[in-house]
Amino acid sequence: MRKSIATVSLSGSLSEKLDAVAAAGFDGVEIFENDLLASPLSPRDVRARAADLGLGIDLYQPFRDIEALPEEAFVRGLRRAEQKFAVMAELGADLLLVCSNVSPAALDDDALAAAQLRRLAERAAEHGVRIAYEALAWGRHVSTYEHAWRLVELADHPALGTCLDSFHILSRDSDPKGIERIPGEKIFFLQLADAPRMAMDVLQWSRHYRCFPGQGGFDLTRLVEHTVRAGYAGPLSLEVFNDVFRQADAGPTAVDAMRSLISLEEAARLAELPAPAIPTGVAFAELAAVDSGPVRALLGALGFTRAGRHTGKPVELWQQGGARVVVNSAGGARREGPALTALGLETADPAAAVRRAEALLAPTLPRRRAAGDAPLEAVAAPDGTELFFCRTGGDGGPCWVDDFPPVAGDGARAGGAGHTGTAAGTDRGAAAGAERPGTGAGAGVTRIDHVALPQPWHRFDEASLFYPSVLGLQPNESLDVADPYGLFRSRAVTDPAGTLRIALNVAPGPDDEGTRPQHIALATDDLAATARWARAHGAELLPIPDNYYDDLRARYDLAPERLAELRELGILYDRDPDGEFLHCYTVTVGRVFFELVQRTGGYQGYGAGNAPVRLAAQHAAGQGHRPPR
Ligand SMILES: O=C(O)c1ccc(O)c(O)c1
Ligand SMILES: [Mg+2]
Repeated sequence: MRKSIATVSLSGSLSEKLDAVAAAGFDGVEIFENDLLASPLSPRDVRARAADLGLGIDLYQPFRDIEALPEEAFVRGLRRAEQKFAVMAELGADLLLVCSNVSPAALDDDALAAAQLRRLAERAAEHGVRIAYEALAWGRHVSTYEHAWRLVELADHPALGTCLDSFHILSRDSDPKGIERIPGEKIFFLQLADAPRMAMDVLQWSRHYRCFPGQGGFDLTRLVEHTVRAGYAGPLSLEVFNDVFRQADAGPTAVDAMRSLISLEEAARLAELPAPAIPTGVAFAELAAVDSGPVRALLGALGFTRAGRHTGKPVELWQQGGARVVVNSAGGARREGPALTALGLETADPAAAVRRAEALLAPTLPRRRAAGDAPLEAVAAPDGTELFFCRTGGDGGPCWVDDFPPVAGDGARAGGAGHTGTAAGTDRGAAAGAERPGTGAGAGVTRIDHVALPQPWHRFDEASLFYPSVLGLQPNESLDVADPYGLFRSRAVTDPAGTLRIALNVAPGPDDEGTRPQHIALATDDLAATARWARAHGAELLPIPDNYYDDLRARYDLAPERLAELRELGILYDRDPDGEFLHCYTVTVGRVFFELVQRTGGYQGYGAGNAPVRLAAQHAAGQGHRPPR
């Protein structure tokens, strides 16, 4: 379907907005009146500019507080409308959005409201303009789409139809099924916005927290399906009032917006996309560090060994069980590190994954490889993390691991890191193969359990749509986590089997972009043994305050010896009806720390209840994020 967006959804001047909208591939725009009033461009200039960019002006909005007024006030309103019709003629727009009246002067009189809407439509028709009447959720007397449609039906004028806005409909829990009772040709316009579920004043909710479809809690798919079934054939148009998007760069926001519509069309079966090739695990995590010494020392202390070195670049592969960490010591932008800059995602069909990523406007990256390297397809995630689609071994074809032959003198190693490593982590054999003489079988790490990527504050919503839509991962519930100096929002995305887990989190303010620590969580079947091994090999683990264990004893009925062991090793504990979760942390190097985790039973979470304790402990260790001055 035709795709549009309201200029209010983006930051910048009107011409910057139009450029961003066109670059993202939209067909049209809703011009928000304030954007026009604040623009040095005349309506004719705007029309020309939009035409040059291939954009239609699908709607002009909003026109307010006109219906159900005492006669004198209504006539004044009509005069205001005449001026809008003149502007619209210059703009080349023929559809005017009229919001339901919010003024205390509005009368609770449907017959009057309908008669005045009819008179407005008659005037509009004389100018070749049509009126799309929309119920604001906080309208004084008209606040539901059913009511707005009743008035349109009563007014019965060909130049009068209704505008549906998903926010107003779903924020009030109206049933969108009733849309099918409206003749499609009387639905003049459809505005789409999602929003997180919140218990707050609906006007504030609407003006500050709307987001793009798929980023909030509304079922927009169903609403679109009903609207299409009603016979609506106009644009899908995004109208998103959002405090963050208003500040963020319009270019990426417009692409995010377009991705949300493409994804919504797929969900509503209006378009077909290449199916996702859902990744099943982390093939590798790449740490960039110009001075990689501290990272390599920490990896060694955690039981990793160097499995190989790239033939053409200062890049090493470190491995333990099915956990692989690539250490990249090449310098460059964003690479002062240590920082997690790339993830290899175990993907059965990398080419299919890239086809879908391209269909959803994910920026594909030039293949970063030398002649002779195994091909690796990659896209950039919203925060810039490079995502490589990998197949680690299996079919005997070229494999990225082959680009990292063992280093002479590192010790005997049957077949190097080899192809035995799978992200599912049942391959202790690979760890044994990559052993350093005299270090035993490592610390018992089997695989990467999850990675946690703090998102720039203005990219979190985009990321929470990107991973599900582009990669086919499932978004988990959004959680709030208290930090001594702030509050995080955290949301994990996982594959259906739970073997790939990426935890996205965000702090509220723009002050700390790109500095919050990232982490890699390593799975073990025996955390106490792994922690002891790591400690004995020089790993510094994060100390946890005694108070935590006193509380733990009161909360859970843990055996005294067990509690003593947790306390001794700084292990945090969580339990739910499905199982247990034990975890502890290393100190932070650069932007990165490691977590060691043990899951038992069917525990699927991340120990979120312990996050405040961990964050406070990091602050106490001088490794927390400091508040802005
Ligand atoms: O918040 C408002 O006033 C407003 C204006 C126009 C709209 O289309 C809308 O949905 C809300
Ligand atoms: Mg609206």
